[in-house]
Amino acid sequence: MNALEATNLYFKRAVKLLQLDSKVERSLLIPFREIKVECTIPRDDGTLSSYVGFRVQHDNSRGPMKGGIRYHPEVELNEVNALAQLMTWKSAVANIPYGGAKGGIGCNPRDLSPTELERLTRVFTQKIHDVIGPNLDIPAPDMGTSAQTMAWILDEYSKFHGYTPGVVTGKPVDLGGSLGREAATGRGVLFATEALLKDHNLSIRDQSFVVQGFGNVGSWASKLIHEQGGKVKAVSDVTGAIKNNAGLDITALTDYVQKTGGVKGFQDAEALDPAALLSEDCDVLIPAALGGVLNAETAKDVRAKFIVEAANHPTDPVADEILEKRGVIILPDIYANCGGVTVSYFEWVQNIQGFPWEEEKVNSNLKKYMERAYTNIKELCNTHNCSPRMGAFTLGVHRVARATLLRGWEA
Ligand SMILES: NC(=O)C1=CN([C@@H]2O[C@H](COP(=O)(O)OP(=O)(O)OC[C@H]3O[C@@H](n4cnc5c(N)ncnc54)[C@H](O)[C@@H]3O)[C@@H](O)[C@H]2O)C=CC1
Ligand SMILES: O=C(O)CCC(=O)C(=O)O
Repeated sequence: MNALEATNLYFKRAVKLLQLDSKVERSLLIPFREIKVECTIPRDDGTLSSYVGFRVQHDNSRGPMKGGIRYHPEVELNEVNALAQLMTWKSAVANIPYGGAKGGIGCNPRDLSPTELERLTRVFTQKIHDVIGPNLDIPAPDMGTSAQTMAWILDEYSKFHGYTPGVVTGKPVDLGGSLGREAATGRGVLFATEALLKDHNLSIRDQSFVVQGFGNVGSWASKLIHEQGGKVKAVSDVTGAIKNNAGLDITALTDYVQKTGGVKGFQDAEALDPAALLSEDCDVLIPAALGGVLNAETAKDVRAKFIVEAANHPTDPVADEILEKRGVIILPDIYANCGGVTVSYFEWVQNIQGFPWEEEKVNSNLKKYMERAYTNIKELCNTHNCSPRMGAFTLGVHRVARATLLRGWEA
């Protein structure tokens, strides 16, 4: 089952639990707009390369559409559609006034120089500038993109529309970015994990963690968990996997990754087969890289008691069922990683008001939003006697359906 089929399946289950009518179901299933563009750039050696870029805008009934832009070789329309739909439910779970969108370019950013990445980003922006904007659709970073990517989008967009900091979030603080946005998704993962553990009379301090992915989300989640006394035993990235049963020194590892570009070869740890990472013995497993990594094949070997989905759709529905039957508790992506889009919302608010916030205000508001969403999901789990994933889906779908119905159907 691909990512879109999986997302549609959870959506349809939520529709059934909520007893929504078929008109609403159909309207919410079909994306608002799908864009596919060709992006050709001169390479540094003078040759030309062409890439395909996508932006899928799923729904705007609760506000402007919102979601990241991913640069990865496996970016394709079906997955972008799934990710855009997940953004709609995620924004609603966080109760922020946005719809959902997602975009990406099928490329390997590790094979492109900074100047080539800049050219590619500018060409992509030229092709989509008239369908994005602070009241329309607001991109942000995702896998393979960064604050610098957002700065190039902002600059290119501003050539057409005048200086508009609110067109993107996750941009550099010097260009109107929010303090705390870079760490926000990882910090949200920490707050979500704290809420989950508290519910089970546990705390970060008593638990061991394994993290897949050591980019923006995985490294910040690891660092913040480490600072709270949690033991991060193993991590992986595209270069390899490492472990130290006594706990990795995340500060030293972060410095090492900044210098070398990956976790492979870190001195204070032993090398681990990346394929074995998900079945490492630990209390909490945090997938923070690609989608679909927990599947029929890998789920049966998972030894963690809890899974916190920092990545988008890391667990396919077959794995979801296997893990649920085994009593593994999963905090779903549309809640666990909603800290990023929540602080993106705070950034947009600061841009609209022209009034920056202190970092403390950003982080304390993020905590409030994460705790509120956890409580709201629990209420729906109790009402529908369902898993946290279906609690989150019913919460998100219910809020979006209500907004859709209130706006009416007159053309
Ligand atoms: N950046 C953000 O604010 C948000 C990101 N996410 C999701 O979190 C996940 C990670 O995103 P970022 O950290 O932003 O991306 P990133 O590009 O900063 O980092 C991705 C990490 O995954 C690693 N990776 C790639 N392929 C791998 C593999 N096969 N095995 C192990 N590791 C691998 C990379 O080496 C890198 O360490 C994605 O699923 C993304 O959609 C979700 C919400 C917000
Ligand atoms: O910060 C944002 O607007 C979106 C982040 C994102 O792409 C995600 O939550 O998957």
